[in-house]
Amino acid sequence: MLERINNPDKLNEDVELDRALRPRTLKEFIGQTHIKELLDISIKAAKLRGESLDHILLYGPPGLGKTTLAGIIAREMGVNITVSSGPVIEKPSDLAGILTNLQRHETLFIDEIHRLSHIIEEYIYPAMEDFEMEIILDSGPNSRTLKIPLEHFTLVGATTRAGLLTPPLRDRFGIILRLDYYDQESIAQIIRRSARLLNIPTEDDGVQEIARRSRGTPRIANRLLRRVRDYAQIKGEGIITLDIALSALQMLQVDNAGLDEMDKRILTTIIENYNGGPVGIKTIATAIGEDSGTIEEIFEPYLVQQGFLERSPQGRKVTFKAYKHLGLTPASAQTEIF
Ligand SMILES: Nc1ncnc2c1ncn2[C@@H]1O[C@H](COP(=O)(O)OP(=O)(O)OP(=O)(O)O)[C@@H](O)[C@H]1O
Repeated sequence: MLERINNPDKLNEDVELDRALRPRTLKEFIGQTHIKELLDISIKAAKLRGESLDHILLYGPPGLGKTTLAGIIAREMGVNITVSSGPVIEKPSDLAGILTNLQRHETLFIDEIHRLSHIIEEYIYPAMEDFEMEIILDSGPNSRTLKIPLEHFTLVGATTRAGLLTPPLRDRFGIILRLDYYDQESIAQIIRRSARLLNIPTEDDGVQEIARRSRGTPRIANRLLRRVRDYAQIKGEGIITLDIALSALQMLQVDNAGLDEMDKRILTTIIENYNGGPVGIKTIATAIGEDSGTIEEIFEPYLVQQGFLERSPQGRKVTFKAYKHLGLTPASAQTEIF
């Protein structure tokens, strides 16, 4: 199956690109001003006191820079980073192996932290709170608990689904930061920076056109930039002009609001089958043959943020803006007219 061009999840083609284009310092990190300011102060204060930084939870839709920020935090603190992820840490011994190898003040990055099992969570609480790991030796009446002291470390957890984190785990993070979609100007800046690093000549209105259709997501912006560059080299002079960007993006089926065929299918299904909603997410998922979790995590946040979809306890409802964007008229408006 063809991979969606504006899927914010990491695709195979992104691995090298992500690494090459990743900003390394807070200063280089574009946008998210509030988060940068907060991190800057917390990092400086921790360094001044000679302490480890508080544990940090980063949450928000995929592709907005959580992994990048974790790397920046470690670099700004002047420490190493160990990278792992929720589903990879299966057994307490996996966790013990990671924790006992951490050096003083080191950053431990756990991606998809909402996927840690409950057993592992129980082991992580004392590690986060008291910097020790409790291991149970033997079972039955002879069982004893052995406390292994750990170096003071900083856990940076990342998740796209903060709501799935258990309250005790969430409460153990001193700093909780929500990454939001970037505004168009920040995305344009990210595209200009990437174009400079990749030696791609661009004109500003070409950059703006890519930015407009990048769903406020740096990973998508970088991917579109690369595809539009291919197009510019084959169909043009190698320069990303407005015309080249427009034709390339049309070919890639990304419309002028950044919506692709799947987004439109979600909206038109609600309109055509359910009279615009409200309709439950599971019903929509069944109707279009997509996983409901994927719709909730990948498609819906952007459609809601852009005002094409509304969420209510009754379900999802398409907005007037969505009808207008799709060139359709709501049934209620038709009744009024006739
Ligand atoms: N603020 C930013 N400025 C410049 N580039 C950025 C910024 N944020 C992210 N990027 C770029 O976007 C790409 C995706 O970022 P990253 O891998 O950190 O996202 P993520 O939120 O961790 O995504 P996921 O959770 O899906 O792994 C990286 O290549 C990075 O270069």
